[in-house]
Amino acid sequence: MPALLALDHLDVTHGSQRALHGVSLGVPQGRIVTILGENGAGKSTLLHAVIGALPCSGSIVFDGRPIEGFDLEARVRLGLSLVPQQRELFGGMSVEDNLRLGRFHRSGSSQPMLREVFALFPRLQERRRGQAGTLSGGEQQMLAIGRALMGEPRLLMLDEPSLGLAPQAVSQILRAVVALRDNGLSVLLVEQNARAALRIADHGVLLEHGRVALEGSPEDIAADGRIVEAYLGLRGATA
Ligand SMILES: Nc1ncnc2c1ncn2[C@@H]1O[C@H](COP(=O)(O)OP(=O)(O)OP(=O)(O)O)[C@@H](O)[C@H]1O
Repeated sequence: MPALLALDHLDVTHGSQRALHGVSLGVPQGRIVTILGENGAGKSTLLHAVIGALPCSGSIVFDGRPIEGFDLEARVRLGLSLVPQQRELFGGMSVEDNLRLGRFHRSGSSQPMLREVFALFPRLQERRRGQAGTLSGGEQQMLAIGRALMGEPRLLMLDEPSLGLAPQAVSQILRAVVALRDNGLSVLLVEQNARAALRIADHGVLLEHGRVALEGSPEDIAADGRIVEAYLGLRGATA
């Protein structure tokens, strides 16, 4: 299956510190690829480089087109979307207005996508008039993902969507990610909750100190007990 996103020898430097060393990986159309790794491994750096928020060297090809020269807005228009770890919601605005903001770069009515987001996350429909800042952690993560979906992305990048959430909320979020994949969306999922991520992913990549240390099917990665114990932090995580 051709890769929708293909990274080749990506290098990123923060000041004098190299955060990514020649990272190559691909995200096939309609698949979930998960990136695992310890704190500081370079996972967020990778997502920020792909969306165009960090300068990098190497090649980034999206849907057959090199996009290294594209700025962030152009990449979003092409169909890349990032849900950052901090979610970056507007807490004083309503749920619905936060969602509408996700369509800033698209013309046409918000209604069809609003309906789709509410079908995926009925809880957001119930809370549509409420302030985003009053939502629970799980609801805020739904809203952050929903806002990204409003722009009709082709590649959804999620930076640790399970962070700080109760197991039930993690399950809900990951079930939604699977539903999106089953509907044809491509997903690049950064997670520290390796057990949960490997359960839903089609392919896994382990980053270590900014390098790809292991790559393969979720089964292959999960079967590597030594690496799982040492690096993936499977400490009874649930989903
Ligand atoms: N803005 C920055 N300036 C300087 N160094 C940075 C910056 N952002 C990240 N780093 C460093 O780059 C390396 C990779 O960080 P990154 O946040 O990408 O890791 P991560 O795998 O996402 O970790 P975490 O799970 O903690 O978010 C770390 O050593 C980090 O300290």
